[in-house]
Parts: sequence; structure tokens; C-alpha cells
Amino acid sequence: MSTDTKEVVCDDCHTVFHIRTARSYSGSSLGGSVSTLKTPRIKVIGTGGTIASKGESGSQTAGYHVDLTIEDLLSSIPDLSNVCELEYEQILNVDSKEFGEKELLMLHEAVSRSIRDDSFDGVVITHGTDTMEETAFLLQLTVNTSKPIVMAGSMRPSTAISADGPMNLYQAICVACNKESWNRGVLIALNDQIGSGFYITKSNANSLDTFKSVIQGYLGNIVNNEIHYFFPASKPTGIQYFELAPFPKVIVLYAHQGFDPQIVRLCASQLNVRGVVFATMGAGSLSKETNIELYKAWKEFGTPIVFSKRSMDGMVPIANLPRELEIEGKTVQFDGCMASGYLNPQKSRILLQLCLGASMKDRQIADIFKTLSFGG
Ligand SMILES: NC(=O)C[C@H](N)C(=O)O
Repeated sequence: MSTDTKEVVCDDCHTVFHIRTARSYSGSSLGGSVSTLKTPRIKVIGTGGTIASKGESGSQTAGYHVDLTIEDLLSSIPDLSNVCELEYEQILNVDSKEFGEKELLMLHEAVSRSIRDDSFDGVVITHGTDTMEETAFLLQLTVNTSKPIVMAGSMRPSTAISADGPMNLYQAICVACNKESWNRGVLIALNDQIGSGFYITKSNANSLDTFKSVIQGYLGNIVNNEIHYFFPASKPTGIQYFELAPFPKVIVLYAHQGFDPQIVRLCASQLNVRGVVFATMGAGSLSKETNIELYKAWKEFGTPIVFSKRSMDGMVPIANLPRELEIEGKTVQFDGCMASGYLNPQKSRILLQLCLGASMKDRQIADIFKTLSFGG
């Protein structure tokens, strides 16, 4: 494998990045799973996460730290030269809890640039699993392409006995090489399964079998180098694309018994919050008092409120929104509330940010949620 290293300075934050590119050349395709005649060419973008982490011993599966480059990771996979040509780029090396606007913009730029490059057949992103679903959702709504974008991560650090990273990354690269992966949107390939980045969520904080979208299901399965898709290629229902604009401040509030409704006013009045997503109880339940405070915040500060849910599965239907409220004997119309449909709070937050970034008003935002998050 030949390697070139170049230094690039980020215009935005002036950070110096060492971008390493390497190519491996190969002959045969992989166990019948690669259906292109030419050897696929894949861009791998490294951002960090547990997959790039090291612990002190083989049995340590918590308290480890990011310490491996994407080059280290790729060189731990022996069979890659039989699969594709690849080029890699390290844009970040952080735990995914550190992802914010700056990191997302950097990743978005690197993905868009790689997708525009006709020489690449697909893109693989290594990423921490904690916020992988958020990044996948954002990319899904901001990068319009038929090429596969596949996210890979791991639940065990590279030093663990039975580390899952190398196989997960290998499989993600195989998924990106596969012609059947085109036109399916952003994919998350982990633990032998392929899921839609639009819907899938991390369901277990520790287990290898963590990414689930129980109602929507998996798109495919990977066994012994074979990739099996269960359905023909399609993207999530109602998909549409947004321009990336500066992210307006949108927060998620978590509802519970005894929730203090004053928090809503505090956020809107003191913290410059432009939108609120609520992880409601059940399918849109908030106390009467909380709904009244939400209405007041919307009236006074124009803060749209998205009603999402604490439960991993199910949805918030429009019928459960508090569209009419009784306040001091008068009935008021609360048009600033929207139902998240099937989207969880963290994905709803990103959608609300994209809508607000596009200067959309309440009704347009409600329409976007209806089109995008109700599965048609
Ligand atoms: N499994 C993981 O990747 C968790 C890690 N904390 C991260 O998200 O970066």
C-alpha cells in the first residue's frame, strides 16, 4: 500500500489536518457480493469513535479512549485489497459525543466532495455509535445522491477480545462496493445488519446488537461475505433535501411526571432557543400546564414545538397535538405545535433545525414533518 500525506488547514477553525491517502490495487471481487465489473473505488472517511479506540487490556470495554487513525484501522483488515480500491481521509478523530455544528459541516463537506468525485463508487464513514444516527439522518437530508453512503462503527474498542470494529468496517466497505446498495440512502452497517440511517436508532448502550428500527426493520443482512437485501432499492418515503445553513439552536426536553413547565419559558427567553423538541410521554402526552407554557412560549417568542416521544417505537399522531387549549376560560388555537410522527427526538431536532435554517414558518414546518416522518 503506498501512502501520501498532506496537510490541510480548515478555513473555519484553522485546525491543521493530516490527510493521508492510500490506494491498494486488487484483482478479484468479493465472494459474489460485488456485482460491478470494474473494481469498485471507495472513499473511507475517519472521524473516530470506539472503533478507533484503545483500552488498557483485552477485557476493558468501558473507559477507553480514541487512539487509532483511519490508516491504522484499515491496515487491521487483511482482506481489503481483494475488495476494492480505496482512498482514505482522516477529518476528525473524536468520540461522537463531541460532534456539533463544526464537526458536522466538516464531515458534510468531505462527504459531498467525495460523492461529487466520479471516480468513487461509494463512501464509508467511521463514526462513534452514540450519535451515529444523528449524523446519518443529517446526511440523508442534505446529500442528494444515488451512491451508497455507509456508516460504520463498533461497540468494543480495538483492544478488546473479540473487537467488532474490523469486521464492521470490512462489511461496511463491502456494502459500499455492492451495486445493490445504490439508491437506498444513508446506510448503517453494524453487527452483520444493514439499516436505514433515516430510521435506525441505537437501542442498547453496551451490546453489539444495538442498532434497531423495530417497526421499519432492517434493509439487509451480511453473511459470509454475501450481502442480502430484503427489498428492492428505495429511499425513505417522502424524502426531500435541504441546503445546509447555520444550525439554529434547537433543544430536546425530556418529559416526566412532575416536569416543571417553567423550563420552557426559561429556554425561550434566556437561552435564545429557536425551537423545542419534546420527548413526550406516550404518543404526545404532556401535562395541561406544560402545554399552556408551550403555547405561551410560541406566542411570545415564536418557538415551534415538535412533539416526539420517549418510547423507542411507535409514533406521535397529529390527532394527539394540543391544537386547541383552554386558557383562563378562553379557547386558543396552538398552531405552533407539530407531530414528529415516527422520528425520535434527536432526529426530530435535526429536521427542525433544517426547517428553521431554511426560514420556514410553522405551517411549512408542520407540512415537512407530515411528509417526511409519517411513512407516507
Ligand atoms: N460505541 C461507540 O462508538 C461509543 C463512543 N462513545 C462514541 O460514540 O464515540
